[in-house]
Parts: sequence; structure tokens; C-alpha cells
Amino acid sequence: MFSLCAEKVQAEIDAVVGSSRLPSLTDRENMPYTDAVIHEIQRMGNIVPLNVAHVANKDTTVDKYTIPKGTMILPALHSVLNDKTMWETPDSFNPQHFLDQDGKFRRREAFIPFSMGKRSCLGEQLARMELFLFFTSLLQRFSFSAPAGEQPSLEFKLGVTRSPKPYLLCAVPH
Ligand code: HEM
Repeated sequence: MFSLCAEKVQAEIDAVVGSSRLPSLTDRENMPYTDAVIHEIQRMGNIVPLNVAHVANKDTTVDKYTIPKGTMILPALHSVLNDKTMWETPDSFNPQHFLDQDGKFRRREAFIPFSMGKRSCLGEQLARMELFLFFTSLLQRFSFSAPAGEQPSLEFKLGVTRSPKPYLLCAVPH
């Protein structure tokens, strides 16, 4: 599935950026498919599944729940990024989650890998810029695949962040 998406990303890079220059941030608005793939990678990659611990600094009511002052809260971003009521195919890699019928990029309310509110990730803008530039620059030059006969694995190591276990990847010039 991902190699099909990668080919579509490369076609978009070839059409919008070409091969004579590096991708730049101004290209992003003309690359809705690539933007959607990066968002879907972040949704499924889900690298901070349990967010950071927070504490209610006053008695708080959220919907039908009362959260007394001093309660520690671990907001499970994982449950929102995989919510069956919010995503059409929560368990499959599907860039269409972020595309409308005309192939334009669409934001999704449940896309919160950087958390939300006053204490959401301070590095979000920088991280999003880096993700776009690294991802497009790599795919502009290389096609990636698992070694012959091997299935790519989605196994992960869980700590404060969720990271992939070591794996082999072939990079072939594009
Ligand atoms: C894909 C990359 C990243 C993801 C998914 C991510 C995600 C998060 C999340 C979930 C939080 C917790 C927010 C909360 O407490 O509700 C956080 C906090 C934070 N992040 Fe990131 N982050 C990323 C990259 C970065 C980068 C590149 C920087 C800095 C250069 C950064 C700086 C921070 C800081 C300073 C906080 C603490 C904010 C606060 O407590 O007020 N992050 N991040």
C-alpha cells in the first residue's frame, strides 16, 4: 500500500518541483496528496500516544465527567487518532482521510498528534516544516522498499514515544 502512495507522491514531486531544484515550503500548497500522506503517516505513526501528563489546576467539568482539582490526566492521543467515529478507516493507512472529493487537502478535527490547547507542542510548526522538506527531498531522489523477500514490519518500541524497531530499507535512486 505505502509503495503505491510513494509512487503517487513522487509523481506529484516530479510535476510540481521537478528534479533541478530541492522542494521548498511554498510547494506544499500545490502538493495536496503529499501533504495528505504526511498527515496520514503522523496519524498512524502516533509517536506520542499517551501525550504528556497534565494536572487539573481547578475542579473541572468535561461533558458528563467531573475532574477534581489535582487529578493527574494522561490524554490518550492514540484513542483520538484511531477513533472509529472520526476516521473512515482508522486501522488502515489511507491518505484519503485528508483529501476531499476534488483531491484538495482537508483538515480533520481529530488530527491531534501535537496535542491541543495552551500546552500543545511548541515545535509543531518547525516539525511540520521539517517533515515536509525531509520527506519530499528524500522521495525526490530515492525510492524506498523492504529488502527482497522481507515484509516491512509495523512493530514498535514503546517508551515516552513510540519508535520503530530497527529494520532494513533499500534506497534506490529515483
Ligand atoms: C513530529 C514531531 C513532534 C510531535 C508529534 C510532537 C508532539 C508533542 C506533544 C504531544 C506534546 C505534549 C503537548 C501537551 O502537553 O499537551 C509536545 C510538547 C512539546 N513539544 Fe513537541 N512534538 C514534535 C516535535 C517537536 C519539536 C521539533 C520541538 C522543538 C523544536 C518540540 C517542542 C515541544 C515543547 C517545548 C513542548 C512542551 C510544550 C509545553 O508544555 O508548553 N516538539 N510535543
